[in-house]
Amino acid sequence: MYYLRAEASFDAAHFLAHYQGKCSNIHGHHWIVQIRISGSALQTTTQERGMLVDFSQLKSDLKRIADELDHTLIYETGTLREATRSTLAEDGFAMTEVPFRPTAEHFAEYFYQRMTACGYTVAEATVYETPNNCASYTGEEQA
Ligand SMILES: Nc1nc2c(c(=O)[nH]1)N=C([C@H](O)[C@H](O)COP(=O)(O)OP(=O)(O)OP(=O)(O)O)CN2
Repeated sequence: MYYLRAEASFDAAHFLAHYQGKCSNIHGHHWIVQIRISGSALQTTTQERGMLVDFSQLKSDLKRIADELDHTLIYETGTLREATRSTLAEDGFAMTEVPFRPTAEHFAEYFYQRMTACGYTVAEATVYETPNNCASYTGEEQA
């Protein structure tokens, strides 16, 4: 089995609604996303011969997903009043609504699923919220 790793990052603001503590306030992070994919068959065509997938392709797919979140305010559905949301939008602020609490755990699952949807066999997705705090997701536990 072969494993490849790639990394991307994005800068974004978020807040944790109903959190008792400073993270309930809007604050920013330099989020780092690491993905590990697996496969057993290397390519045989000229350009990609000997590669599971070209690193440049893997990096660009991961970056494209991370870029969707870059320099936006990420908020969970239902945690901003409509008046707040529309005022921010009218004032030109970029926002990303997500259907989950925007924790490192949920973003690890998010990147796992988005990269899986790109066709990769994802072994693990890890998201760093700070240099010392990260969460990883490896898929549903098999019964
Ligand atoms: N398991 C999780 N715990 C927390 C998450 C999370 O995503 N998963 N997120 C937060 C907050 O977003 C917070 O910004 C990060 O936590 P914290 O370590 O408190 O942040 P700091 O690095 O700013 O902490 P200091 O040690 O005060 O510098 C909270 N928990």
